[in-house]
Amino acid sequence: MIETKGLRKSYPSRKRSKAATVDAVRGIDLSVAAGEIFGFLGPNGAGKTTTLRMLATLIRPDGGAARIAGADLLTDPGEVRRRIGYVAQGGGTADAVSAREELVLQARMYGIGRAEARQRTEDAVKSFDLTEFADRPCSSYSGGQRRRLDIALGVIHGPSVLFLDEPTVGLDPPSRSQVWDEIRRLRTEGMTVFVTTHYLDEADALCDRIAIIDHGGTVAEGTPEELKREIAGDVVLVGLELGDGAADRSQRAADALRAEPYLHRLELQGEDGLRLYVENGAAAIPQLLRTLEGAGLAPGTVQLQRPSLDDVFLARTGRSLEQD
Ligand SMILES: Nc1ncnc2c1ncn2[C@@H]1O[C@H](COP(=O)(O)OP(=O)(O)OP(=O)(O)O)[C@@H](O)[C@H]1O
Repeated sequence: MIETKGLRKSYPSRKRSKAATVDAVRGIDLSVAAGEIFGFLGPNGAGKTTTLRMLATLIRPDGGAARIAGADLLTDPGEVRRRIGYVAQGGGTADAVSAREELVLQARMYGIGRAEARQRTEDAVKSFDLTEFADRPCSSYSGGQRRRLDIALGVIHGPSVLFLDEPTVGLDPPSRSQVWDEIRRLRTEGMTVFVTTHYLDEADALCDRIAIIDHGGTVAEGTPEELKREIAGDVVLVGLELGDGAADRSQRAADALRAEPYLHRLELQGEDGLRLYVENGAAAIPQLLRTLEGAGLAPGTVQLQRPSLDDVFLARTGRSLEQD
């Protein structure tokens, strides 16, 4: 549904010293399938908004190619525009008008007839849960209510692809999860959703697949599960019996486990603990328990920890996204 090849964009640098440019996007290759929620994850300034605005036909790429919903971005941007919806970071609702008025207006702007625009508005009010406040001016809405209206406006013309720029910035947790629910509902209706975010948990929980972007280029692409498994495997924490001889037991356990084929790395943790990096924790745990039992060692605790997307970002860039 979205295919890009070498998409790039530079801006003139604001530094006066040289006629330099900022390479905001340095050649992005993406492939987004129909009906998936695709996340574009990266720190501030990584190039997410620039990429999104290029795909939404709002700025022209300097180079590369893209096809969106079957239309060519560079040669036929008008057709792309008709087939997509776009919701900017801050949304675009006017304060003085109501949700109903905004929705009818937006539909009419897309050339939809008066009666059809009214019908679509009523459908959107119902499905986006706007009924309670739909006739009040937008200035009186909460952040979450405004966001839901923004998304409803973005899809009123029935696009096949929806672009959302940081849709949950500044929302409280209940409003965030309501926005996630709306996005998931759009997916069940067959829409392809392309969403930028710098929230790790959002990319992880909401998106079917993600691309991680840094300094204008993609550093990883896949499902959140694939990325986490591929980069870091799983972490298994083994706690041995405390008390006399704990250090000796840990050392014996380490010696027994070191040759196991599923083990990537092993670290002693304190006197009585082992930290194991393994390919697949769920598969490794029964095997390591057997090995330990065979060595006469009974672990007190075994804990499986999944690596986070931040581990992935860290492995690829050497930095933590959470602390960025
Ligand atoms: N109009 C512009 N003129 C000059 N530089 C720009 C312009 N727009 C973006 N940039 C620069 O391009 C780079 C990418 O910016 P972009 O807004 O795409 O990043 P982002 O990942 O969306 O970040 P954020 O989440 O903060 O919006 C940044 O270094 C930014 O300063």
